[in-house]
Amino acid sequence: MNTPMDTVFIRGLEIPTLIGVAEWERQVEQLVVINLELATDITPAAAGDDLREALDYSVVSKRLREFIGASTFQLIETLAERTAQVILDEFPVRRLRLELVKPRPNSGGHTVGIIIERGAAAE
Ligand SMILES: Nc1nc2c(c(=O)[nH]1)N=C([C@H](O)[C@@H](O)CO)CN2
Repeated sequence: MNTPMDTVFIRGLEIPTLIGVAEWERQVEQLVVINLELATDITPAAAGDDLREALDYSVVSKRLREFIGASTFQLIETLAERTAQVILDEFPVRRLRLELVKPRPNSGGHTVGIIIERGAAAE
């Protein structure tokens, strides 16, 4: 039987970071919001009811805060791509879908963002 492809997700993770092209954006941090779906096999964790066997969303969130919080990219494309690579390199994740939202509170309320999918193709 194929290994199951399950999903651990993180939604609405707000992280302050330096992001943007405009001069003012190089001076002040803005919040970005991360929504992340991580394809993994949850059956070992479920079988033993054991966090050590799980893809720990707290550890992933902490790593996201660390990486994104310290980043200074201009484009949300670059930030999304590099963030996806960190997750795939450091965690047992086969595939991910990353949504990165830049709320832009002074723009009349509309948000902008990017969605990428990276990793092994779905079976
Ligand atoms: N596709 C993108 N378009 C734009 C980006 C971006 O990162 N990706 N960034 C900007 C500016 O930073 C804008 O938010 C403020 O001038 C514009 N378009």
